[in-house]
Amino acid sequence: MSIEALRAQIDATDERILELLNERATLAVAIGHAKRAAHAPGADNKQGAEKLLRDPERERAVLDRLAALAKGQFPQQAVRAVFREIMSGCLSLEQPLHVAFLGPEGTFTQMAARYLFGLSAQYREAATIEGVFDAVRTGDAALGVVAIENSTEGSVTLTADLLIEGNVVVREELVLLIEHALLARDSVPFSSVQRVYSHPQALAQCRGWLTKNLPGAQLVQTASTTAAARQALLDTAGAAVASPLAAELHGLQILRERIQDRTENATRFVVLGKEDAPRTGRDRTSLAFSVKDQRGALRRVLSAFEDEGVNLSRLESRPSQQKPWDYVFLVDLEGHRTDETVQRALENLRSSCDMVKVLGSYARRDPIRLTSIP
Ligand SMILES: C=C(O[C@@H]1C=C(C(=O)O)C=C[C@H]1O)C(=O)O
Repeated sequence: MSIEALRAQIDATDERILELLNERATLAVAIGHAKRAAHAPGADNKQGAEKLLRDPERERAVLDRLAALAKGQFPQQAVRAVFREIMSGCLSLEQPLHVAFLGPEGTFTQMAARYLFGLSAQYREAATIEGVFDAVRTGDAALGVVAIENSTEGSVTLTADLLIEGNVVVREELVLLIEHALLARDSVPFSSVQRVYSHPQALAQCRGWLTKNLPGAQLVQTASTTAAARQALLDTAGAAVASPLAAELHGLQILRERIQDRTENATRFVVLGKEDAPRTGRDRTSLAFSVKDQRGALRRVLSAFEDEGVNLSRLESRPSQQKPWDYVFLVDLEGHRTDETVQRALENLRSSCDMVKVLGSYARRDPIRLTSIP
């Protein structure tokens, strides 16, 4: 068949897809109406609408079901990406979803936000982690996306501290397997790189590689990997550590790929909201607590979890910000705060702690490797 004839068939197929998309959008709007009717008041602000209309668990089930069905020619990963956007578009018909993220554009946090909410959400770029918390607290955005920990570098301490302060809780998580690349202007060969720009976390994640391969280079910290890419554009002897995506966005060339010290370099992001998520049966709960100044207090706290068979996936301590050498412990546990075992463990915890704060319960997610912008 000729190219023209095949293209005519593609055009006809696209029109059918479009028709089906409209059919789907009508159904999604009808579901939106039904949800509003079932919960009369409260859906008139950004937070209320998000809580009422958006259903991340249903969205995940839709994606998983279709990915499992995808046995045809069309790539399975692309099925997810396409349907992510279809659902993002359907949801935006009812009420635009306002999402704050730690900017600037092109950072891994933006990639995480886009992966979760698609291109039809309304994004608000915040310059600082506090800015993301503020946007959610004031209701400017229904949700906010920030990084909370990295598998190589550990905790993003500011996120942890702001969560402990309260007002905003964790509603979802996303673990991205992150690859760093060395990027430079077109005319800059690897041998002439004298400065390497990046965010301190990214530089730290590539420390071994940089020491070995660019021992003489000066490491220059920037506010973000995007700021690093912009610096590299201006420097004829400079390079940036950033995502391969940043190369595309900024017109840089990739000098070296996968330069992070560990092949499994993962960053965990959290979605902040005013309320946490309902129980799904495969949940995680984040907690903060400070133990009484007594011998064995921390051990008693840990046995409170063990006695109930509650698994801990993270335990770390932070200075309390109240008095020197006083600590707040941060714990992630498997289970939802409404699970009986978790509730009993929390009750026991309260008797050995000065403070116990639930930072949110949310669905556990498997790590995801992003190869291109979703
Ligand atoms: C249509 C619904 O509402 C929203 C849109 C969805 C979709 O487009 O498939 C899925 C979940 C919700 O975020 C629904 O809950 O089924």
